[in-house]
Amino acid sequence: MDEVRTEAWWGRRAWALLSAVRARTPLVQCITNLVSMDIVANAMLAAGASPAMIHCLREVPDFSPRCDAVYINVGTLSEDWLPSMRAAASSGRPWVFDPVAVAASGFRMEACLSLLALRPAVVRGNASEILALASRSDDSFKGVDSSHDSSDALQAAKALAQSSGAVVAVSGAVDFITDGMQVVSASNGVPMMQKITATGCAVTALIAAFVGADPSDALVAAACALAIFGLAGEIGMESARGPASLRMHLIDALYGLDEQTVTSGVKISLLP
Ligand SMILES: Nc1ncnc2c1ncn2[C@@H]1O[C@H](COP(=O)(O)OP(=O)(O)OP(=O)(O)O)[C@@H](O)[C@H]1O
Ligand SMILES: Cc1ncsc1CCO
Ligand SMILES: [Mg+2]
Repeated sequence: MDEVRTEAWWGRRAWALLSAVRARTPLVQCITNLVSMDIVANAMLAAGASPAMIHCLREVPDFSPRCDAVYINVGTLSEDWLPSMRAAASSGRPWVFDPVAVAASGFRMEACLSLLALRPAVVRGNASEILALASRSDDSFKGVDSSHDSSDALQAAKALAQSSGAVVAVSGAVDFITDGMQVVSASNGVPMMQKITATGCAVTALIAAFVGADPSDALVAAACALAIFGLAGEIGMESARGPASLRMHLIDALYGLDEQTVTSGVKISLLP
């Protein structure tokens, strides 16, 4: 019998997945941009995962297969790193993709499309990134931050999920997560999170940690990771005075989340 995915069901799933990360300490290879490395590693540690920022091509054949998941982010893409990204994505481990600023250049678009063909479990981007990747068009680029609302990219996300086979997540005031058929919304978070660089990169890494701890359902893992990260932002905001202190308090809140806070705090629902 199909289970009914009530808000309470999502709350229990979110807590179960965070608990699985804490219990299993998934090892996640992170080939991520230079801006994001610190917040990505610290957010993952606070959540209970084990991040490793290893991107040398010569190390990929030994290291990637030992990981529970791989996280690839093209934010500060260079020609040198692309072969490592491709090799790590081909290692047979579940992997999660953040196509930062995909429309910045033709080179970046081609790189992202070639990575997409290597079957990520999840792609997470902001609305402008998902719109550009779905349309394969790099002519509307305005920067690494989104110039669209997440709802603007919902149809593009569904189309991208269907064409790529990945779960696609669009972040924003409301996060949408889709496998091309079902759409789930996660409505946690605070607007100030956009004023901290690489919070998007950090939440994509958290999705990789959740997939690494339990690869059985990438849609559920992505929705729960996004909601939990947003919830940590809400709690962090209670003590923050601006972006710099929110960054610190968000990481502390992620570390301190307990069962009652998660089960009653995550706002996830399956859209009709
Ligand atoms: N207006 C908002 N209200 C609440 N939460 C938000 C809002 N905008 C973004 N967020 C949250 O902030 C996090 C980062 O999402 P965002 O869409 O800003 O990513 P991004 O543009 O890829 O960021 P970056 O490139 O800096 O890593 C997500 O967890 C998202 O849910
Ligand atoms: C600011 C910036 N530039 C390239 S990557 C990055 C971090 C946010 O994605
Ligand atoms: Mg981003």
